[in-house]
Amino acid sequence: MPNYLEGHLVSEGLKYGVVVGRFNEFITSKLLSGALDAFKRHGVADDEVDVAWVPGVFEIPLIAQKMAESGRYDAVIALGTVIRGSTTHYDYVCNEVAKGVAAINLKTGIPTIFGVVTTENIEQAIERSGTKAGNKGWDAATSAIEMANLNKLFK
Ligand SMILES: Nc1c(NC[C@H](O)[C@H](O)[C@H](O)CO)[nH]c(=O)[nH]c1=O
Ligand SMILES: CC(=O)[C@@H](O)COP(=O)(O)O
Repeated sequence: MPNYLEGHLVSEGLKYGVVVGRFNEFITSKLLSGALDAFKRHGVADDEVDVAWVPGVFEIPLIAQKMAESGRYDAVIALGTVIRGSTTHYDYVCNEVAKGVAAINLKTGIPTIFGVVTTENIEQAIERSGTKAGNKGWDAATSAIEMANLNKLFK
């Protein structure tokens, strides 16, 4: 059997930064609640999580990078919601936040989780923020715990 390097889902002494976009707040607030619930249920103390609100997903990469570079966090989560409108704005916003968040991982070595919901309509966003398709904020938080633990194995 190979030696599996694993990031377990028990959080002990780990700290997390969360950046959440205010645009579509009726959805992003539910994503944040899901993430905070997941943290609590996996042993993360309230004072081990810092939350920063930004205007929208376009602003997430800057603050997420600041968090990752600060040395204060073992993982960072980006939460937001982009719902397609009637122009091409959706494509530009989605592309930039996705590229920006991905780049932080490789630039800083701090796991930075992409928890941005990108949907064609409001119903799809509602489904992914605590109804029939789960809560992407919860998923992002559990990914952050796993990656923070796995990342520690390489330090
Ligand atoms: N349309 C959405 C936006 N747009 C706003 C941008 O993210 C940014 O805040 C603005 O362009 C100022 O720089 N943001 C979202 O989070 N979701 C959207 O659907
Ligand atoms: C995804 C968006 O930015 C969206 O809110 C913009 O809507 P529109 O393309 O109708 O201006």
